[in-house]
Amino acid sequence: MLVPGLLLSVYPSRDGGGLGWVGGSEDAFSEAQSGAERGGAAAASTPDYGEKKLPQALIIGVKKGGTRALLEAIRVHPDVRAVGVEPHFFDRNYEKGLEWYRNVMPKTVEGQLTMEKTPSYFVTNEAPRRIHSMAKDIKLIVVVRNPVTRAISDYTQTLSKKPEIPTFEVLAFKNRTLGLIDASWSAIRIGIYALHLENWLQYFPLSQILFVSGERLIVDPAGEMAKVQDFLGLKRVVTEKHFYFNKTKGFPCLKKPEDSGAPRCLGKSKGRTHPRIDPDVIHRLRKFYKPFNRMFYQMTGQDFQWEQEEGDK
Ligand SMILES: Nc1ncnc2c1ncn2[C@@H]1O[C@H](COP(=O)(O)OS(=O)(=O)O)[C@@H](OP(=O)(O)O)[C@H]1O
Repeated sequence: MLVPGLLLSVYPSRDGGGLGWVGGSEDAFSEAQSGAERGGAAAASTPDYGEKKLPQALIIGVKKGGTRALLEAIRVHPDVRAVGVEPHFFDRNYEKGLEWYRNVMPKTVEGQLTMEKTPSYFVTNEAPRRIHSMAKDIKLIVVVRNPVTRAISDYTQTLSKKPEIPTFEVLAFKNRTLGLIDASWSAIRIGIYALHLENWLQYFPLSQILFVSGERLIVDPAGEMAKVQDFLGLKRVVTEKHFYFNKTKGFPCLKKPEDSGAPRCLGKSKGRTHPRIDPDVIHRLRKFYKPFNRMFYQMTGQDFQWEQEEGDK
């Protein structure tokens, strides 16, 4: 098997942990507590009985991969209870201790799984070791997406908050004339999935990690959810009847046939219009990612077919 040895030292990050000024995802704990996007109302509907437990499954990444869509869909399952906001325990809040973490979790009853999602875990060096020391048998889910589109999505998020930042084309290169991509820019570095996965495989066998296609999660949400439920050892309760394609939103949205409640689409920060990026830059980025994508396909035994995509949106 082709393993990207020493990739971490070859591609150091400009900002230490893959986040830096580009910012984390938008569902962070502190933001959500102060009233930003809460990502669903499941917390409010969590019954006030049962026990708070440490999670048995985590959505660990990737940022802008479709992690919120996946979490909201799996939360429809009656045997899953998940915290709506991102606890960021294994990166930013680790010193607060496991009791703090447990307390963040919703109460569960016998037979229910506790889950959370924090997409930055996938690119946090310490996360695999820390998670392993909490629970060796934990199940890990990674939603991956074409790294070129992911980078543009990441940039679009930053641009929406800081309109004054340089263009994507400027940030993507160390030296554009020489065609040198800036792999230390977190928007680009996060997409070198093989690099980050190598770190996880030091602690967890591949069988404990499920890779969900971010692209398929949009075109066939029920199909991807079937894989997720099988992986988690759950009955296939979340199916076609829980999704409908909302033409205005341009994405699948959730409906709960068992409820009379209104269908639910994700908020405005999910599914933003991306700025137009110079096709030459996209071409160079595709070339840059190609060997890493290949490594990733070999490591996971899955071909995500990112090279065959015509467009990047
Ligand atoms: N059902 C549905 N509704 C809306 N958006 C959807 C959906 N499924 C996947 N996606 C894609 O999810 C992208 C955001 O990914 P994340 O939720 O992982 O972002 S974050 O890291 O938590 O900020 C988001 O990226 P952008 O389109 O670039 O905004 C979407 O493409």
